Amino acid sequence: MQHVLSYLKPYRKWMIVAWIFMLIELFVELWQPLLMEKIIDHGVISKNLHIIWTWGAVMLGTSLLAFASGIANSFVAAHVGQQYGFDLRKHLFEKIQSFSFANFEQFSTASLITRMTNDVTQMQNMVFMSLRIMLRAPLLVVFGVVMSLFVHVQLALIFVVTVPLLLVFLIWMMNKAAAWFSVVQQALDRVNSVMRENLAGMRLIKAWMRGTYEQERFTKANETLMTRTMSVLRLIETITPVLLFVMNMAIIVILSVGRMEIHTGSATAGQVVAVVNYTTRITTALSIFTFITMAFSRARASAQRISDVFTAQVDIVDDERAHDTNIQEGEVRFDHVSFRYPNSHSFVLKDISFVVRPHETVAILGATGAGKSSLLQLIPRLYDAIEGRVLIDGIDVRQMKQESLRTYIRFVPQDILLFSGTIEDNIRFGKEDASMEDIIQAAKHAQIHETIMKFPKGYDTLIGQKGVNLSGGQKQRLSIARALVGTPKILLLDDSTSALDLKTEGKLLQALKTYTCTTFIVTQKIQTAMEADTIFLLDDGVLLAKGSHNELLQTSDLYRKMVESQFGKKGLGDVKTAT
Ligand SMILES: Nc1ncnc2c1ncn2[C@@H]1O[C@H](COP(=O)(O)OP(=O)(O)OP(=O)(O)O)[C@@H](O)[C@H]1O
Repeated sequence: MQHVLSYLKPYRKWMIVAWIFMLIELFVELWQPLLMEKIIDHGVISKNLHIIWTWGAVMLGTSLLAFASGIANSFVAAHVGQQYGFDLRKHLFEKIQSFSFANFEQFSTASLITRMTNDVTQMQNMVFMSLRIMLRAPLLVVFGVVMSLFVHVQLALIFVVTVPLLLVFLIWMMNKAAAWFSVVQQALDRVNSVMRENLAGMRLIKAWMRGTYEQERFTKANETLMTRTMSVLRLIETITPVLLFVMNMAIIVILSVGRMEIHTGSATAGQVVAVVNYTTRITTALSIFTFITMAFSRARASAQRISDVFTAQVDIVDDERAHDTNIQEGEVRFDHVSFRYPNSHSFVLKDISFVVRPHETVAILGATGAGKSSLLQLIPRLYDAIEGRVLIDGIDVRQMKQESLRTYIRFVPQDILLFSGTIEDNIRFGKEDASMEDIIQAAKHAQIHETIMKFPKGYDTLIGQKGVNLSGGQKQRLSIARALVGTPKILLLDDSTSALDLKTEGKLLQALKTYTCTTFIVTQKIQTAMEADTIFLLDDGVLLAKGSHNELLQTSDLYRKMVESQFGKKGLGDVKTAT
């Protein structure tokens, strides 16, 4: 909670202003019963109109002052609450940007979205309430009791028993509700997660007619959210009746004792009215505790969830000694590299060593799950090797600043992601200051320029969400153009040409040869691999063999089997490149 509240520091002055307005309101509220006592005892009972008019005017004036202070307090509280929410969201977003892939596996996307929206809103509400009523209500209770003791000790003694008991009850409820609210937030995460998956996979769901199943999945998550929320609300809703019952009993006691006291002359009617008035004000303040309990309990659960994000250890950070590096050549060396994912115990890459000379092209072949993508991800340091070193131009990637390392490496992942915007925007994503010529050049090399020119708006064509208006092959080529626009030193293509026909792919591979960069191509196609200078054969995380196509035909049974499976036995001798 403390860390999350530290973002209030810049607004301390405004908070004090809000509290000053709140104190004015509180002062008036506490003074009103005393004025009432005066008007009844010295005005109404004594039939003194002057007193009634004078103190009536004072009551009206102070009420107007309280009214104006209330509005000013609300205004400032809303301002601080909104600014605080803005800052919290901004810092959360920045923290999430610094997350490594391992961190993203720790928090689901849906949960991060809930934390950045719903949880921040809960904190925002709590700040608003703390400036508006959260402090006013307890102060009103405490000073209400003190003032009624001041008016008439015997009449007010009932509070000395009831109010502490009620406070203990409220604090107990608050603690209980906080734990329950954190369970409610988890259920909300689940609803968000089901919704997110459903919307992202809508095409698949429709094509596979899984609508009913999805409906059931959502209903289940939604029901859990509802029942958990109902349970916590039921708990909270017991507060007000308990409060009202106890305080109404207190009023009955005050009226009975008051009647006797007036009879014996040890209390005036004005004093009894004033103490009853304090009782109703204290009851209102205590019933506000229901909302405060709810807001505070929710905020406590939300603060914890936000704090978990802020305190998450980012495992891939720049070392203190890391320096900016210009990758000049693009030599990539793996030195006895072993790797497993942070959430797993089994190694997916085992003792891999190789050197890829600058400007060489390497094709990585292997069965699915062999570790091809994992190997690529170690080069731009999306993950760190558990054992061994990854070196570029002889420097360990952990000694380079991530920003400078990634400036020179272009990674085209297996799952293509395009952003909403124009085609030009999407290609420019690779290099913000790229000229139109650079963009067209990259598109030509990626074999997508002609397709783009066929669209009525050419490079200004708007890409729908995630590129829905493009074919799989078009999306792949566009994402390759995005990688080429920055003239990379190391290019990593993770099965990024799988949807291309052999002819287009051949042209693309030829165009890539004009780039002076080291290229890694993960592929399932022998035809593609044959275009590379070297082929790496990965099997179950082990670099089983490496060499040219002809060398591997001689040395690797597995490679021969792969060639056979794609071209037949006869094709072993006369496989030709596509170009
Ligand atoms: N984020 C992850 N967390 C844990 N294990 C993972 C993760 N990503 C991949 N793996 C596991 O690592 C192994 C290698 O996966 P990788 O994606 O590198 O294989 P691949 O050769 O690229 O497969 P494909 O050709 O199907 O893309 C697999 O067993 C996979 O289950």
